Amino acid sequence: MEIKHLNFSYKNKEIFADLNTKFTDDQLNVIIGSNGAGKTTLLNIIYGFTKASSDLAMTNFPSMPNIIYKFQNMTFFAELTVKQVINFFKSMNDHAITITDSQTRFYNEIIKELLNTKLRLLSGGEYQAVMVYCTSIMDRELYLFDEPLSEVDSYIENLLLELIVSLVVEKKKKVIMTLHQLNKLNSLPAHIVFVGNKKCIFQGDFSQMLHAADIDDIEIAFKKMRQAISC
Ligand SMILES: Nc1ncnc2c1ncn2[C@@H]1O[C@H](COP(=O)(O)OP(=O)(O)OP(=O)(O)O)[C@@H](O)[C@H]1O
Repeated sequence: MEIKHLNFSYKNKEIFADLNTKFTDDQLNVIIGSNGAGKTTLLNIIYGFTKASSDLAMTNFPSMPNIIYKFQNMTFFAELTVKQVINFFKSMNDHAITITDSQTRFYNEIIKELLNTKLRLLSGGEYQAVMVYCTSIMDRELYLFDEPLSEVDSYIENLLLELIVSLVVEKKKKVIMTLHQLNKLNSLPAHIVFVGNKKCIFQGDFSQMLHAADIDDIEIAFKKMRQAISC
C-alpha cells in the first residue's frame, strides 16, 4: 500500500505537504509522531473519511467496505452490554470467522468477565479493550487502529499487541495502527512510519530507526529525529 503526494489542510492549517510513504502487507504498520503531527488525519484519509487534494495517489488500499476502523474515541450506545456490542460486531460479518489463539486468550482473560457490564460502567481501559477486541473480530482486509493502547495497563497493552499482531501473522490481514508507547516497538515485528513536519520523516523497522538516529534508545531516537525537523 502506497501513498504519494498527500497534501492536506484543515481550513488554514496545513497538515501534510507532499507526504509520501508505504505500508507493508505482511508486517504490522505503526504510525508514530508527536501530538498533532497528523496520525489520526492520515488514518482518516486512508479510510476515505477525510478527502485530500486531487494530487493524492493511493495504491493497493482496499475500499471503505473492506476496511474496519477503530477510531481514537469510539463511542457506542452506553446502555448496551459488552455482550450486546460483541454480538452487534459479529452480526456485521456475513460468515463465520476464524478466531486466533491470541483473540481467544484476550476474550478469556479480559472480555469474559465484562460481558454483562453496560458500556457506561466500564473504565476507560476496559472500554478501549472491548473496542479493540470488537474491531478485531470483524472480517475485513485492512484494520485501522487509532491509539489502541491508550488508557490500558501494561498487561492489557501486551495482550492487545499480541492480538493485533495475530491478525497480520495468522490471518494475513493488513493492519495500520498509531502508537505513542515507543518502548513497545522493540519487541514488535513492525514497519514504522514516522510522521512529522508534514511529511513522512522515516520509514523502516526498529533497528533501522535506531541506526538512522545513531543511538540505541528508541525514546532518544524519537526525540532526536523530532528535534531535527523542528530546527
Ligand atoms: N476537524 C479538524 N479541524 C481543524 N483542525 C483539526 C481537525 N482535526 C484535527 N485538527 C488539527 O490537525 C492537527 C493534526 O491532528 P491529528 O488528530 O491528526 O493529530 P495526531 O497526530 O493524531 O495527534 P495525537 O497524537 O494528539 O492524537 C492537530 O493540530 C489538530 O488540532
